Amino acid sequence: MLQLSKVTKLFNPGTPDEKVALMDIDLTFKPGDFVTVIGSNGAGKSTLMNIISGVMKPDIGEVRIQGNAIQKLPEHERSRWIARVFQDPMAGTAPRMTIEENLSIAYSRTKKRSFGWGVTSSKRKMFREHLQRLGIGLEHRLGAKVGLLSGGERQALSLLMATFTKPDILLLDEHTAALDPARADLITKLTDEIVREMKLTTLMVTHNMEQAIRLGNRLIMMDKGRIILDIPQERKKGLTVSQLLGEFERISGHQLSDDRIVLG
Ligand SMILES: Nc1ncnc2c1ncn2[C@@H]1O[C@H](COP(=O)(O)OP(=O)(O)OP(=O)(O)O)[C@@H](O)[C@H]1O
Repeated sequence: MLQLSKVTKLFNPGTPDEKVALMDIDLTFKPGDFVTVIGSNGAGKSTLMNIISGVMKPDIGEVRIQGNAIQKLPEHERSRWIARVFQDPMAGTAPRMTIEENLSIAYSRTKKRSFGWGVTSSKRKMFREHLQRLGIGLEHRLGAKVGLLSGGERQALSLLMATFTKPDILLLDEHTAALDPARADLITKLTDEIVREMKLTTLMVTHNMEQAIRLGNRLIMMDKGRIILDIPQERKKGLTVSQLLGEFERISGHQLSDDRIVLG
């Protein structure tokens, strides 16, 4: 279980530049929750992901995963619990290394003791099986340098590297936003399949409203560092994009301003 208690984060506190990134956030996620997160520009979505992943500390409050305070764990421990896929396809992989070397590193990161990331034949067989399910032929290119892959292929590999060791928490940070529509659709479909099949507790930040409604079992809407809407599966089912935008305006008192918003 992932739990945020009273999480508050300010940037430049006490100065004219003070920014409230998160204010008093209480959230509990059940195992297997697939939560989509939307919000206006500067609403605090990235800060929320940074704090859950432990790379940023809250000023007040704490994040617990399976009862462990995430801020107190060293990075190698955190990487066993939490996996993240970023918007930039270049961010999650090592371009000069091959597909199998990248997968091997991702695999060894989650092991208690490091046995090195050498590629053995049994690992290679396992990697091939995992790659096969992506359905884009990467299983035939284990020795290819990752820097030569297209953005979509790289993002599919990043998604696989983040998930194949079954993290407790998966953070998807606008992970389809930098891709062309066809590739974005492919990664979205793979994400949905993998998350549901592996029952991964997942938070996915997206600017695509239709996707935010269609995917997952819970939708969170943020504005000015606060959660202003938390919509469960039952209410999400029949929701339309215009109803969601209307709800946002009613509660926040202003229109959703997001320069990257995709309505559907
Ligand atoms: N390192 C920083 N220094 C100062 N202010 C920051 C910093 N990072 C974020 N902020 C501010 O904190 C607030 C929340 O930012 P955050 O990046 O979390 O929002 P976001 O919802 O991810 O926005 P967007 O959708 O525009 O990327 C914003 O007002 C932002 O300007």
